[in-house]
Amino acid sequence: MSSSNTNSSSASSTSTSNAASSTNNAIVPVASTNFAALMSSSSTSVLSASGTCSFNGVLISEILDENVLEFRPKHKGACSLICSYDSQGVLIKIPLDSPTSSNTIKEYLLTSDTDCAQVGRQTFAVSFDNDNYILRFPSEQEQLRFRKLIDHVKRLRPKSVFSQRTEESSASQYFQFYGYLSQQQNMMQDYVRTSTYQRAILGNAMDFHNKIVLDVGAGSGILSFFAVQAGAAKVYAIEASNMAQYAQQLVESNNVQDKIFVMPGKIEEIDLPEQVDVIISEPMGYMLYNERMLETYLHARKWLKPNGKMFPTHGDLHVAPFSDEALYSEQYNKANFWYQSAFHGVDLTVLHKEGMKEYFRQPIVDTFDIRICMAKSVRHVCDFMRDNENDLHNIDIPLEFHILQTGICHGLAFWFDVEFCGSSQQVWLSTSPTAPLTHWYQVRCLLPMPIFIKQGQILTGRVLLEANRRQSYDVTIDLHIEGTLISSSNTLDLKNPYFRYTGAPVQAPPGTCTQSPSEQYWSQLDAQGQRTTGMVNGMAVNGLTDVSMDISHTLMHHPQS
Ligand SMILES: C[S@@+](CC[C@H](N)C(=O)[O-])C[C@H]1O[C@@H](n2cnc3c(N)ncnc32)[C@H](O)[C@@H]1O
Repeated sequence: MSSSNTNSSSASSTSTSNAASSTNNAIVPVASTNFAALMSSSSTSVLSASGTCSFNGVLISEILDENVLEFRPKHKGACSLICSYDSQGVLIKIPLDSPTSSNTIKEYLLTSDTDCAQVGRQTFAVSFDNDNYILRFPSEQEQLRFRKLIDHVKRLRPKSVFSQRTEESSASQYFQFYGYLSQQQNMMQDYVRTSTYQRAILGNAMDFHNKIVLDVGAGSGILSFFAVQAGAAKVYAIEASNMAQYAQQLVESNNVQDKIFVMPGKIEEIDLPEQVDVIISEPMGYMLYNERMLETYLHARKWLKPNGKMFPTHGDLHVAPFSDEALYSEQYNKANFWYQSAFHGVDLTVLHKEGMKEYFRQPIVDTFDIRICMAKSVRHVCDFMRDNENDLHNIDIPLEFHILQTGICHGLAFWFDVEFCGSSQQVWLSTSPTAPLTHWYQVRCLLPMPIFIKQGQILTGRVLLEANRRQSYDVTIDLHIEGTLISSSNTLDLKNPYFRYTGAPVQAPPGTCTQSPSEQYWSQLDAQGQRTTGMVNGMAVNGLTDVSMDISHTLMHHPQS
């Protein structure tokens, strides 16, 4: 995952027609059971299997003057409240008959912060966005049901690890983002990603056959479908965004509602009816850790049976020093905008320092030729079978690089790989610059003060990733040349990367040609038999030949060295 576009093309098939049939009937499909019972062990919730419920015949008034308790009907006649799961609580929709349009819908978000109070036996006072409303239910039972809904929402926050570590505004934006079909499509269309997951799961069918599977952050449910294709008996597909509703539609239209049980909610806040054999998930963000969903993945291990499997099993973050003068100059020159003393007659220079800081705080997301790396990468492993979510709050990566080429080090480059350790085969998904490009690209963190370093010298230091409540990390890089006083450091905001990828082919770093490119070009032409007598520079001369040569093919295949 990651919040950017992908250039990859074809989507994977979600056909489940050959899926093995379920052999375990112990669990009632979620679609026909009470979702609340799964979501919370108490019976006070009223949301149905699909995370919805409704109240009919509700009279809604607004408070005009609280001093004299003056009310006025907000809407003509009784209304229906249609309530559905939302990542922050419950979304209440009120369809209204309007004189101008027939389908006006008012929407209110009920969260654990919403002020509300019971008034009498059939009435509730609720405050949405500073507007106070009186809801009068048609019966005491209905009011009690609404009260249970409120109790449920109020209870969610304090017990959730997720909400404790996440700012509400961040979570709301985050799940809104994943609620878009187009964003799920972006990930599904990352062919390398989706195909690798499918191969890892189908290539290890014995780990899935007749097994209970948990899909953490199921999105469209694509991985759950793969698990069913591999013969899973039952898959719990947990999804916190509104995508859960679409996943449910896909489950029903693909006729696997007896195998895939979509549960809207956060993994940190739901109760599963049983322990599982395998956990599948795609929780990786930029630089592996962005979005902090790996913590959610590790948290889900509380549902894993002893000797159960995690797919993927571990993640490796690679870190390497790089040299890229063009990238450095580009950022530096952008910040120099603020160095103008007469921009439309205004002196901007007081903001130059801050401008510089802002640009250099942004990690750069794009791709590059691995030859810009000045030393072999250091590998930091996150073991999804053993590491705990708390281990990911402060990730300290010690660095030691033996420099292979003299040059200016402009910062550190990052990429990651994950491995699926199945019983039949191991499968790797790589985001290395040497592997086919994925929607994770690679990430580079610049040093505002680059350092000159020689071949044979040792560059030491550390990367410190400090988790923040915006579902991301503050990244501090510290570098020091051993045996000298030379060091350089920077702190970057992983939440706000600069997306630099343009789709242009990756250029080899200047200075990497070891043979004459001109001679290479002509030899290549000779090898293809295209440079014949009578041709100069690929063109016919002196009427010696009238065959005009098309060199576009040759140019297109010109090697990038
Ligand atoms: C990168 S997407 C992967 C979606 C899908 N599994 C796939 O591979 O195409 C991650 C999904 O996890 C969901 N998610 C993130 N944190 C979650 C949490 N704490 N509980 C449940 N779902 C979560 C997001 O809403 C998003 O749809």
